[in-house]
Amino acid sequence: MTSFATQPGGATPDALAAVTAACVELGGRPVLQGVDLIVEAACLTAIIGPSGCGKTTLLRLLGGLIEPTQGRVEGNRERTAFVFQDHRLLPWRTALENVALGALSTAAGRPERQRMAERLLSECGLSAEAYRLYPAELSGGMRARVALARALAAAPHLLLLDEPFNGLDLQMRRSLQTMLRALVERRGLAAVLVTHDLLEAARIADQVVAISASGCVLFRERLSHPPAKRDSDRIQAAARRLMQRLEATDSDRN
Ligand SMILES: Nc1ncnc2c1ncn2[C@@H]1O[C@H](COP(=O)(O)OP(=O)(O)OP(=O)(O)O)[C@@H](O)[C@H]1O
Repeated sequence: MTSFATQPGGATPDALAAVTAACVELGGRPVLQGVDLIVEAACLTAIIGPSGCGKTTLLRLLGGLIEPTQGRVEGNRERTAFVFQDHRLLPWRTALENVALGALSTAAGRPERQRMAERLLSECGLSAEAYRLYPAELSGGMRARVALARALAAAPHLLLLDEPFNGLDLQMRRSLQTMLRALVERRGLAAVLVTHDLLEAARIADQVVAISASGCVLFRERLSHPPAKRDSDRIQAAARRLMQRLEATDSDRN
């Protein structure tokens, strides 16, 4: 792992990527302003903040899709995979084929990619009968599982997720949240999850970073207790605290 000694707070032995004092302008308008963020292996970071504040922009910056106008982004971003809100599966390919395509960047041959895709779909909780269905034949929850499996097929170190569980019912969201958390721990992934759902952040994140409407870091909070030890009272208390901190900072600005 890389150490980024120049980060605020000093060196972080498990840092996988670091954003330092990053500014991004899009269409001639400032979107992110002086953002610092460290992401670590086996750690899930939730990014919260109002619509349009730059959460997706921050993911794209971390994933190397855009470069900062000022500041730096460090770390090995070659082994990065994205999961998008709309999942972006190829509609003319089956679930299995979509996942096998995700492994194209690896050295695996075709039969091995196929076996890998089956293993990953199983790990992501898709039942074997659904492997040969097309995206239009899958439920939203099943599509989210396929999208996660496809992202894992690239054997990423850094997993960037942009509201991947939006629009799913509560039970399905919980099931997918639990699965994502288990993947982070089992595979030692550094995961960054953009979410509007404070309960989701309070349930599965290790750290929460809040972005303000003007694209600055409002606050960052390390959540106490490992997610497995967070019962519903702790989760609700943490979500309430996050909401209060967001509201307090909002009213400071008014
Ligand atoms: N390619 C672009 N060109 C110009 N402006 C852009 C571009 N992409 C995004 N923006 C603007 O940058 C701002 C931040 O967008 P971004 O998608 O990062 O916000 P977000 O916090 O993820 O929003 P949401 O929560 O609604 O998904 C928005 O005002 C958006 O309109």
